[in-house]
Amino acid sequence: MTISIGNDHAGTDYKFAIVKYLEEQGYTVLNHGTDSKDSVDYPDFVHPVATDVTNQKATFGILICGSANGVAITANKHQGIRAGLCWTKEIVELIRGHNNANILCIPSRFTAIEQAVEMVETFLNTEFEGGRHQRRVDKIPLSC
Ligand SMILES: O=C(CO)[C@H](O)[C@H](O)[C@H](O)COP(=O)(O)O
Repeated sequence: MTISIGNDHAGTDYKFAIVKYLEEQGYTVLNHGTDSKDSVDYPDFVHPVATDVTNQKATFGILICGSANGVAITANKHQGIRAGLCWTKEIVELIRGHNNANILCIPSRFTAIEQAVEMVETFLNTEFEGGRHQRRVDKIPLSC
């Protein structure tokens, strides 16, 4: 399974810890950067990840910035993307189980790095529940 990952300067350390975990678990990782801590603009690192997921080049995406709001707002502009902002394992279980999220957004300035890796593990190991939730997810697309 391929995972696409991107981050701004606030998420670089977290990205490297997550990539290390993913590669240890045998995932193929598409790292779109940034790999430095120099100030950058998060949309530049979100669009490639969202495009990978939309084009099925990656099964899931992971995005990290300071609050995760910027990356989530940007990713959800892409058709077919369901990006969830999570700061606890329980919320991660819900965005996968209820919302069939395909991108996990992590707030680096509001979570511990170990917690971030645990959220990634939960994200990748929680199945979508379907049923009533599928009916709701099907109503999300706004044709405009
Ligand atoms: O988009 C954001 C705010 O919701 C992210 O948290 C960014 O990482 C943050 O805005 C970056 O702030 P900085 O002062 O330029 O480091």
